[in-house]
Amino acid sequence: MVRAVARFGDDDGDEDRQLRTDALPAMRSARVRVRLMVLSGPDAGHSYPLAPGRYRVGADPGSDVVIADRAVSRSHLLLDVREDSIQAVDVGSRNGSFCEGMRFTTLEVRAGAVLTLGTTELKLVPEGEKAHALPLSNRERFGNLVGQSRRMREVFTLLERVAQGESDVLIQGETGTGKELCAEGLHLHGARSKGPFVIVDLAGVAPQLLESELFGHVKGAFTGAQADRAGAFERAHGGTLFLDEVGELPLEVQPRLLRALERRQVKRVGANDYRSVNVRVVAATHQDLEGAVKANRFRGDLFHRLAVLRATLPPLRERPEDIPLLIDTVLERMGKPPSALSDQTRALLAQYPWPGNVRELRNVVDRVVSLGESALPDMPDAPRPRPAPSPDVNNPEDTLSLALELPFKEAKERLIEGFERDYLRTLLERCGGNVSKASREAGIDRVYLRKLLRKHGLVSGPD
Ligand SMILES: Nc1ncnc2c1ncn2[C@@H]1O[C@H](COP(=O)(O)OP(=O)(O)OP(=O)(O)O)[C@@H](O)[C@H]1O
Repeated sequence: MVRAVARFGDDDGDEDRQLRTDALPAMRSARVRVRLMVLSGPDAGHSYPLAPGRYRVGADPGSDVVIADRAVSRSHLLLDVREDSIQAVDVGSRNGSFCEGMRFTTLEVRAGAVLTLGTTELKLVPEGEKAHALPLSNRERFGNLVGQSRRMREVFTLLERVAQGESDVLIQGETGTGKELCAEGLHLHGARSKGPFVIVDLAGVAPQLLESELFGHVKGAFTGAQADRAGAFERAHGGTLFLDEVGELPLEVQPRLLRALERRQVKRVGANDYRSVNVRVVAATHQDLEGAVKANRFRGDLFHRLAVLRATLPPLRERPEDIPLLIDTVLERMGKPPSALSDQTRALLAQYPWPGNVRELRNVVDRVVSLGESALPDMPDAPRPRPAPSPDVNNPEDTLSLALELPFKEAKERLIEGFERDYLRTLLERCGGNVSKASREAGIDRVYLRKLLRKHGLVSGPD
């Protein structure tokens, strides 16, 4: 029998595995439409192009996709790749096959789904889509950033690689997702870890002082400049400069930052000469910077210069698996044992959508630990469905039967929407309608809180 080997090019650096094509139906010569990426386990990083056809996945060396994972059966899974769908069938494996936490025997797999076999995670990526093709890091912490979800382990893989380089980095993510910790982690894991780590919160500096803060000034350059002062770039020499809220930088200062990034030279305000600096810049924003570029609020050339490398931190609501570890981490940082929070409280906390992300979670844990669990009534008891239906939503059975009438995704969204609205209404009432106070109390960014309040019709008017 002739054994043909198919090899498909891939320029993302992942190892493309040779796929045995003996005994394959003729269909396999068709155009490749999907790629099987091995995200974790002993074969992490391998990738298999799958044309329509049937593929045996297992530890048996004769399988089409060989997985050398001791928890994977010799004959574990059959993948039936068709023109318009993919079916996965567990062929009597010892440890089972799972998709997003659910065990299955036969499953219509959607593109992008992750299948778990033993300790191995497999992702089916549509052809041409290289997103999320990163193997998963084994770590649960990067610097002080912790996480065990797949999303965070993807981020850790990226950060491990990025930390080794010298290029500037842009970190994006909603408020409270850990952008500052991420920048600190890049510094600690990189070659500059012995140098300084300097933070400038660009949203917190008065616009007229921004240039001086970044580039320094000479004595007498402006009223109050009583002595020469080095700016953040000079102070970060040999280390890392973290520019937080870079989206807030006024347009008139942006060309000077661009120049500093391109030439690695800065001029103190009031000085004539430039000084060279050796700095790695890590910038962060919770804004949609591409949108700001389109709206002419942020220079496109500066954006491209900053975003040489980009990392995006996922919001906490998209990785609830991280909540238990984050709670333990917060407690540990407070010097409290895990038992400081009851299982019941933890279960409640695990249900929240956390619009203020990890910062909000930290604040809530702090409040509950300091004030006792009686502080929890400030938070809703349970998510409720929307719109208010006739059954008693306080009765878990009614809530569940309502939810069961809907597809899972829709039911979950409606429960979360209902919770969000009730939480915000109560919060606003408690703060006498003062949005700034409400934002502080809940640990939610004020602009984001306004957006949420407007979404639920609880305030009106512009931003
Ligand atoms: N993954 C994480 N692991 C541990 N702690 C975290 C994590 N993410 C955030 N935190 C904690 O949450 C708080 C907010 O984090 P951080 O300041 O890094 O967020 P941020 O994204 O920079 O927020 P902002 O956009 O508002 O500046 C900090 O107390 C930080 O220690």
